[in-house]
Amino acid sequence: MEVSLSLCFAVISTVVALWFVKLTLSGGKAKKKHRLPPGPWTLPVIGSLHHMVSLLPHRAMMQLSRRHGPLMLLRLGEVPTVVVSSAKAAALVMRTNDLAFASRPHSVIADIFSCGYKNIAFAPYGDRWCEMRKVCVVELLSSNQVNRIEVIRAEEVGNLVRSMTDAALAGATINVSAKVVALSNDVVTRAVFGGKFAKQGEYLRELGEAFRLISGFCPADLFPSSPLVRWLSNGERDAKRSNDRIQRIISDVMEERKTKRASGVGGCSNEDEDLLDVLLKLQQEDSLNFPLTTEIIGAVLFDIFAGATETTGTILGWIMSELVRSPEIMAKAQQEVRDVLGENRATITNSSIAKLHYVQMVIKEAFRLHPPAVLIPRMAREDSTIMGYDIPKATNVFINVFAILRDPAYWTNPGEFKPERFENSNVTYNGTCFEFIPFGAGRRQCPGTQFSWSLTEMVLTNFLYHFDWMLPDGASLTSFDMSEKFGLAVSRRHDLKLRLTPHVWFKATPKK
Ligand code: HEM
Repeated sequence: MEVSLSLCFAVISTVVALWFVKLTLSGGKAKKKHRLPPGPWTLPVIGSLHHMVSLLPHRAMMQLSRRHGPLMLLRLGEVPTVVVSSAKAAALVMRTNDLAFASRPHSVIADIFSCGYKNIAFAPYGDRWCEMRKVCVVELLSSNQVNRIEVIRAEEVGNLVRSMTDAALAGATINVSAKVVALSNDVVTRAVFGGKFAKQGEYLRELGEAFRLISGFCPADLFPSSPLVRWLSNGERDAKRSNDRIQRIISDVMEERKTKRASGVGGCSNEDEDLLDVLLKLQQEDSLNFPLTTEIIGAVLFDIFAGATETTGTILGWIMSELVRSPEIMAKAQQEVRDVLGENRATITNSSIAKLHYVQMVIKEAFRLHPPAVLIPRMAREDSTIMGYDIPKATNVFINVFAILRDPAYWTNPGEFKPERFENSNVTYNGTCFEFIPFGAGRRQCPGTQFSWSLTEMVLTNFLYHFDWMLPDGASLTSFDMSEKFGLAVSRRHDLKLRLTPHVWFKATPKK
């Protein structure tokens, strides 16, 4: 009895002593208690993850936010994460407090593919990011490059229309998803590298693997304090291997290009320069504050491919799916395209598209219902207060674009595909209307918006003008699959396969 009493006394005095030491070390001040956003109940270790097992992350978060509010706190493993799910909250984060939320979360996998956060998309906010972003906007997407890319786009879309016409005449069913992804890859590859290169197939395959690794929730990111989880999860090892292969290919391509340039072949005039030439020139000039190493060029090219290929291919897949599901909308869009453009057009380029108002509405509505980038990752750079809740520095923040674009407070019947909702509306995707932010907003807003919008418009207009579309034999609209696959871009789970016939223009027979 005496022994247990003295044991009890020893434990209590140790706890009191430790508490006292803690109080002394913290200067005797009680720590200010944060008023954190509400959220669902959590479990030890896994936090809120059990609320997210039955649905894809953006859908699970949307459902939870309908219960807990537009600013909701989740614990993804051990990482506190605030989810923003209304236009008003998004405006407070991405406009009013833009600078405070201008960083990206840390991630073991992003660290590897961004060469230690030295690219654009994953870089923390700071001088390096500002310089790289400027390179992207001023040099890579300069008017020179935009004109060059316009020619590439027209050629590639022309090739696609011709190959699809041949397949249609042969009665083949077309894998539309595969075609549009291949088209995006070809346009971007030509824009970046000037044309096909020997290891292109291997490079694109490796990028595909990298996008898969980077888009999931890696266990090491959910439990950053646990060396065991990090050691057990394969993601980091796979990412290192994949990044080594990507870097090796890029370094070979760069060496080859440098040799060519040294011998005076290609890329001499500004008009001929592809994006790789522009980056190599900057490297050679050595005029940037943060030197462009071969590895950093590889990471910037990774940004461009990640931003440009999956997202644009994905949205085209969704647009065609929605149009096939709604034959009257398809017919209305086709009629507009054919009435405005008239007969006998070959490849339709962007200069002819401005008057296609209904087609613009179709594209906007597809971006609203199926935004390819569903969760925009940001990180708080400082303590902030949003809607009366404290968001401590270094908290991860996801702007749930998917939930905002389906918020019934802004969109009537939000689950319905209805392009007419954009009729006589000033809502635009440029980051000023927070109920419609498929490309984000603020200083980290997508720099490739115009690139992908122009390609999307052009492909869609040509598809509508040149072909009539139908489901493959035996398929029916009632069982038409619209399920999603989570990834860098949220795409169709299953490829879209359709039959098409080249459009026939019926001419009135001239009277004799
Ligand atoms: C359908 C097409 C696309 C969609 C839906 C899309 C969407 C987005 C979104 C939501 C962001 C995050 C913005 C934010 O934090 O506020 C982003 C960032 C970015 N996008 Fe895109 N994007 C697309 C096409 C492109 C293209 C074509 C490129 C390159 C040519 C590109 C390059 C980038 C880069 C480099 C960033 C990072 C910007 C930064 O962190 O400063 N994207 N994109």
